[in-house]
Amino acid sequence: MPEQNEPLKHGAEEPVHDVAVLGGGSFGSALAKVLGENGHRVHFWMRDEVQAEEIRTTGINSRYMPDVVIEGDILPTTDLGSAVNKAEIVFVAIPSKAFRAVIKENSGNFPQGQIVVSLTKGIEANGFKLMSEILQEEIPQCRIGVLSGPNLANEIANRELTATVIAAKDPQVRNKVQDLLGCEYFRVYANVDIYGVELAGALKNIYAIVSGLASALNMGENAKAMLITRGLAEMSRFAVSLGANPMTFMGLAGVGDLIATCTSSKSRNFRVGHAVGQGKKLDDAVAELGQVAEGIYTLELVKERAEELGIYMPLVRGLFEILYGDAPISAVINKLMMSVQNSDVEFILPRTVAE
Ligand SMILES: NC(=O)C1=CN([C@@H]2O[C@H](COP(=O)(O)OP(=O)(O)OC[C@H]3O[C@@H](n4cnc5c(N)ncnc54)[C@H](OP(=O)(O)O)[C@@H]3O)[C@@H](O)[C@H]2O)C=CC1
Ligand SMILES: O=C(CO)COP(=O)(O)O
Repeated sequence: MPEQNEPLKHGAEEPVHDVAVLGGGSFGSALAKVLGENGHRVHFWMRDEVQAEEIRTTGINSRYMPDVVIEGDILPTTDLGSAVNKAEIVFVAIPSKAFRAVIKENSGNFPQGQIVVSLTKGIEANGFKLMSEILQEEIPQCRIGVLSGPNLANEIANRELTATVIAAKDPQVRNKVQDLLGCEYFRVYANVDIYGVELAGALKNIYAIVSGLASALNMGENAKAMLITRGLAEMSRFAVSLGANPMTFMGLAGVGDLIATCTSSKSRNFRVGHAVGQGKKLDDAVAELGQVAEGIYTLELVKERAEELGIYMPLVRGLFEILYGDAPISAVINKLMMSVQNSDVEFILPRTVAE
């Protein structure tokens, strides 16, 4: 593995690109680090001047990534307009609840044709909008992409081998992102199914919470495999009914991210589920986490949407009853286990029995 201070990718012959990363949390920091190490000039926007000054002077983001030095030509700033204005490409890692507000307030600063890539794995409550749709609405002058995959921020920041997916209709957008981000420890695969890649990233957070619960209850490996696989069946059923391509769920953004987050306590969503499984109240579990766990909001929105559309999502319903309805976990598990037995892969054998 490469040593910390060793330059990774960039040779003198490769051009330096000005890029912007919006959001000074775990994932923004991890991506800024990759881009910095790849030799690019990174305009790294965050809203907190104290945090910006700390990164400027020490290279450390002590709140979100205390053990990592963000090296390279990193320019932390609280001036979003100037960060965006100087950049060829912008990566947005703002939690879904604040995503639209930040983009909308600064929409005039994004130049015509600029590439803007969402890293955010969530859904907007009002109208069930995905982040790419928000970008399309607020900055239609830009070319849009979505990055998603099994991408635990800390592992990337520690240069552990990782792959991700860039989804965009425009091949130039896909190529550019592959070129800027790819390096010895980070591979970028491509897809055109923006909606599928984006929905996969948001939906898997729900099943990471379920898996955290299962882990706290010391369930066996069979049970964990059942939950992950039925989670995959459920999320692809939902996404396909909204227009996504089912094959996307076979890829890194689907099954790949599901494996990473459903099997690891490095996932914040998994940790929230684990804490609830140990008897903590949801609010306490979230407060203790101190970082975003998008799945708890996505759960409410997906449950509502699935009911509106008549989509069968028993894991979503069960988790909702536990987190928001105070239902006993054992009763929910029993109901799930005793429900009608049905098709394994419904794209081969359609589900025939009404639940
Ligand atoms: N961490 C990970 O492993 C991965 C995360 N993601 C996704 O990336 C997105 C961001 O997550 P992540 O970085 O981990 O989250 P964190 O909880 O680590 O950090 C959240 C960041 O968002 C900032 N923020 C919150 N509200 C606002 C606002 N109103 N205006 C400006 N900035 C705001 C916070 O700033 P402040 O500190 O000032 O509150 C902080 O910098 C999420 O959707 C997540 O699902 C995707 C892949 C991997
Ligand atoms: O999306 C992630 C990894 O791919 C991060 O998951 P958490 O938000 O649960 O930490």
